[in-house]
Amino acid sequence: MVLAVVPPPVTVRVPAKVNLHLAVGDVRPDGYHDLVTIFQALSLVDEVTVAVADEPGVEVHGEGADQVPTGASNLAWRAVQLLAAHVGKDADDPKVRVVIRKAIPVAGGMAGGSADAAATLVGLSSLWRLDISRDELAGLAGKLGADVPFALYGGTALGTGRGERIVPVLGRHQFHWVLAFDRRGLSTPDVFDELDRLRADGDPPRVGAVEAVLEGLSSGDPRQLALLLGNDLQAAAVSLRPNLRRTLRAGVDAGALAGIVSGSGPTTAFLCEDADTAVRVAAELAGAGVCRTVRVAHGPVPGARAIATEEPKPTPPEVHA
Ligand SMILES: C[C@](O)(CO)[C@H](O)COP(=O)(O)OP(=O)(O)OC[C@H]1O[C@@H](n2ccc(N)nc2=O)[C@H](O)[C@@H]1O
Ligand SMILES: Nc1ncnc2c1ncn2[C@@H]1O[C@H](COP(=O)(O)OP(=O)(O)OP(=O)(O)O)[C@@H](O)[C@H]1O
Repeated sequence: MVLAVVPPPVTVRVPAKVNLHLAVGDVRPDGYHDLVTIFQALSLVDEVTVAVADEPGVEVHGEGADQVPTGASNLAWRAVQLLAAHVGKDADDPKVRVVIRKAIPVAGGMAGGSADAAATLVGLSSLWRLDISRDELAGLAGKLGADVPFALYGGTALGTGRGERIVPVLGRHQFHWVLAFDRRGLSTPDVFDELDRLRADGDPPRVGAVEAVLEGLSSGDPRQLALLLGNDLQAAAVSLRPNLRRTLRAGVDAGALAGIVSGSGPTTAFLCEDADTAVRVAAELAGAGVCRTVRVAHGPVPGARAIATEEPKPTPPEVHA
């Protein structure tokens, strides 16, 4: 007689990101743009639970869940299939259920789908007891999307290439943010296309040198860092969503040190002097009627990591002759 033990579900918490600096190069033959970016992982997290199941699939709950596909195009499901194929499991029938609880806005420029994919890779590595390093997972993550590797590492990091080549930036300082979610999402490729169009027609602003931002970070002084935040995609996001100009102004009027569009937008992120100021800015921004929802967050926080496991539940014994 053999007792078949079903491994317990694994829940992984994974952060959103903001780009403190995002320099976008020219479009490449593969349609991507070379980037130099500094990511920071924020305390706005999705939770992803992976479990062995006879009925495989994806379930999505929470913030914007109705806009997230639950079929094969869900980035978390693509992560299941990619990892299954990589370790020699049946990618078409991986016998896994993925439950996503979203807090990161969908199509918000905060890498929510990428975060879920990274969390799925980490969760499955544990569920399937794989002997796989974070660097090997990062190689797989980069195939799923430019933002996926960073969500594995978290913290603050320099990203180059398509954004998928990650080098950690060390630092002890916490920064305090207010995030304003817009009423609808923006498509990332549309925002990159809009930047190409603006550049073909004129000369939209470009961010300065990344070294200055690294120095601002290491100073730990939010007032210094605030002067250095920059995002080449901001002009494109504002061009597609002109109301963001008003949101950016409202955050600074409410007492933030600076505001930027997060990644490809339309979420705007406001750096504040300290935690108390962030709460005050959030309250005032929420009352200004310039966005759908406001959140307070701090960063950096760690990347995707398992938070809970239950005791294994033995299934009814299988009897072998
Ligand atoms: C805007 C950022 O969030 C900044 O961190 C990322 O560059 C976007 O990362 P992502 O959503 O993971 O991007 P992917 O899913 O890999 O790519 C979606 C689309 O965005 C555009 N894209 C993305 C990354 C990049 N370096 N250049 C691009 O032009 C391409 O049109 C691509 O087809
Ligand atoms: N798990 C997922 N969570 C959210 N969106 C997903 C997911 N899987 C697929 N998608 C699709 O991807 C699109 C982009 O979603 P996502 O939330 O990742 O955007 P984003 O935060 O702007 O991405 P990024 O900042 O990486 O450019 C959504 O419109 C949705 O259709």
